[in-house]
Amino acid sequence: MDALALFCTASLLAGGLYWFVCVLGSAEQKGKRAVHLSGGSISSEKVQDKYNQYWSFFRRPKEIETTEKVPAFVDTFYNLVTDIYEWGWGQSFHFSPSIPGKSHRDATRLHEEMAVDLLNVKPGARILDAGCGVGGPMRAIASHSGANVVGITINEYQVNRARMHNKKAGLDSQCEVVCGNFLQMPFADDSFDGAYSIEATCHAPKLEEVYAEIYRVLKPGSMYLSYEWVTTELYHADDPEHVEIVQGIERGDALPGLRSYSDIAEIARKVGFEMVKEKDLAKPPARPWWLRLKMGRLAYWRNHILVTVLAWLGIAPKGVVDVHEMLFKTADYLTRGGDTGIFTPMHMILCRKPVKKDSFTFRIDAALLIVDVGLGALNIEVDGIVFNCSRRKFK
Ligand SMILES: C=C(CC[C@@H](C)[C@H]1CC[C@H]2C3=CC[C@H]4[C@H](C)[C@@H](O)CC[C@]4(C)[C@H]3CC[C@]12C)C(C)C
Ligand SMILES: C[S@@+](CC[C@H](N)C(=O)[O-])C[C@H]1O[C@@H](n2cnc3c(N)ncnc32)[C@H](O)[C@@H]1O
Repeated sequence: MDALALFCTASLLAGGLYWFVCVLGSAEQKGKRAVHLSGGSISSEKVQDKYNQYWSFFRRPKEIETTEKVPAFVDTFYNLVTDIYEWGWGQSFHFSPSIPGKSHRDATRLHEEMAVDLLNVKPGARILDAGCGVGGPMRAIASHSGANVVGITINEYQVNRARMHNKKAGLDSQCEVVCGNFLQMPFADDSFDGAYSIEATCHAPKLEEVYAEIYRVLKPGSMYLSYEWVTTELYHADDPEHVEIVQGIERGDALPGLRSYSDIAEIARKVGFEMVKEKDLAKPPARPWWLRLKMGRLAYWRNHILVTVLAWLGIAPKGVVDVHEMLFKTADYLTRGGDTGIFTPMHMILCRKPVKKDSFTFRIDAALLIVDVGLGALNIEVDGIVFNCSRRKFK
């Protein structure tokens, strides 16, 4: 009898443990397991120090506004979170509207495919992924469109992960990954047939700098699409709850400061883009993008226990518990941002680099002459006054 009771208790415990670890909103994503959680390129013993250093940035917010320091701060952040993201979310580090009857994976993929469909590129085209993470979107986009994708990320650990996933997926001939700063890209002018950035340019201290750089590398006539993190028209800077939510999002996501939705198109135009379309993809009838985060809460509790046990056993680096706790709180701020409607991670802009008109300049008698032969017209500008000289003799 005693043996039977012992057996039943043990079976119940084993069943409960199996349910807790494996069934309850399974976090184990293809390619990453809890026992492999690391601090990215940071050695195990330095994870805790780097986490403390990450937080110290927020004690001197002025430094986050300094362009030169932000990439290093973002790089540290991604060393700390990349494994946890892959383990608990997947290979695409972004949100997407939930779609009834479709899995998160399918909804994510559709959101990515829509981006490249809008870019209108042909198979074999060369397109840029600015801020590519471990390449989830890049692989979906390459296989959907037949385009060759070049991704850039500031984080070397992500470069290695992305290359490994590309190879595993048999897409390494179509997908290239470069380690670098999207504010100063190692690419030639006019060298891409299209570009996109998915929830990445929010890390740039000055949006105009990254947009100008993307503009530079695009061929004239080609398109750029971005999904931007912004505050919406419902955000009020004088509402303490709104301020708390936005600050929580910024701190848990390495953002130098969230922008307003109204700044985005203006900045794109300022660097020279023509605006083709602008839309907040989170607006109804789209279903909430934050539903997935909200539904995952119980699994995140389970993850927290797992991470704590693994760190205690010395399998995961000690600092991982703090990083996980930070993400746990961030999930709550993001959910509140969604519930209140003051924040969206998918304010979409689609824009085009205009086709250049050929022009040349020469000087006569110290007056500056610009001869513009675009669209077949012959316009001559002398000291700011434009003469239309088409079909006229001009001396
Ligand atoms: C675009 C960015 C990242 C967006 C999202 C991919 C991530 C934002 C918050 C992350 C997460 C929060 C909670 C974690 C949870 C506690 C853990 O157990 C499993 C992973 C999380 C779900 C994690 C996954 C990725 C996010 C949803 C930013 C940085 C610009
Ligand atoms: C939230 S992740 C999104 C990744 C990818 N777009 C996706 O959806 O899976 C943001 C990405 O932007 C990259 N990033 C941020 N600042 C960068 C910079 N200055 N230069 C290059 N990449 C940067 C990060 O390294 C990270 O890969």
